[in-house]
Amino acid sequence: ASPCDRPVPPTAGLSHDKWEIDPAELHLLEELGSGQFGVVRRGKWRGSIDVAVKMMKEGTMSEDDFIEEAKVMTKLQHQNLVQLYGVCSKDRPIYIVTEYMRHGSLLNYLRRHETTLGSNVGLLLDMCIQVCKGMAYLERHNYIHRDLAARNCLVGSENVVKVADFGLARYVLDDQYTSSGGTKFPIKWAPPEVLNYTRFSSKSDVWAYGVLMWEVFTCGKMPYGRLKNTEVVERVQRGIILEKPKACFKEVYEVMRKCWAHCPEVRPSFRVLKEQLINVSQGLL
Ligand SMILES: CNC(=O)Nc1cc(-c2cccc(-n3cnc4cc(C(C)(C)C)ccc4c3=O)c2C)cn(C)c1=O
Repeated sequence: ASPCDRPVPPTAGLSHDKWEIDPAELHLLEELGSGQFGVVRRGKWRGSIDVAVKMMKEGTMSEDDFIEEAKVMTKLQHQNLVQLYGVCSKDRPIYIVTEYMRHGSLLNYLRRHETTLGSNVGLLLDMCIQVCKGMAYLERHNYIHRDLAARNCLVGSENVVKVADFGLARYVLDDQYTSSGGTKFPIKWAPPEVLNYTRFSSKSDVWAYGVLMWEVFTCGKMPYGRLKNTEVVERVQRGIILEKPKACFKEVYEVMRKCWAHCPEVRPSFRVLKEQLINVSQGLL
């Protein structure tokens, strides 16, 4: 039979394993810090592309499940998401290779530039809108972050802000992080349905986004100050929410408050949030 009427094998195109990166094409440079999975270093890929390389510490991640998911994650591409370029999974430790962001975490950036940023409400709102665009893209793809916070966003040149490590929480093996009673569980970014039933959704990401907005407009303060996790859980379940930051217009605070509706269905989607924030931004500036 002629090739045109022979069906294309379903594996066509996958044979290149394009999410698999050849470690020989990576040149590792300085250490950037360490996260949930161990050390992260800056690197060069194919001689010229700036990358960040997470070197998976043994026992920190359910690796096979992650490698399967990496194929999906490499397809999530948006200007406000830190791009996953691929993985080196032929040897251990596994490497996770992503786009490099030169100014590091949004949380540290806010704290380091408090004096200049504190008075620039337009820039603070723009940062929030960029995160919202990245999250609206994930929402459209039914992808839940599970640990959205300023510490998990990164800053690049010209105040570009991108959401990082989306979905990775599912592969953490440390139950101090994964169980809501654990010391590392992000209680202060969690809505009632996550605190009570660990029921994650794009609407629980919206709650966390409201807390991220509060972090941005306070230039990186710790939500609920030094309150213990148990005290925060008690307040959140009683419907007590974070106060309006000084630097924050009441129109912006109104948007934050909607993210903290007790009932997930009442919270706006990221698609709606994006429209509302853009309207506020055009109205205020
Ligand atoms: C100066 N520039 C830079 O430092 N740039 C960069 C720093 C990091 C970096 C460095 C050290 C640790 C971490 N880190 C932090 N928190 C994490 C949290 C998780 C979850 C699962 C708990 C959400 C997973 C991985 C990490 C993680 O790798 C990151 C993102 C990553 N990227 C892409 C950069 O461009």
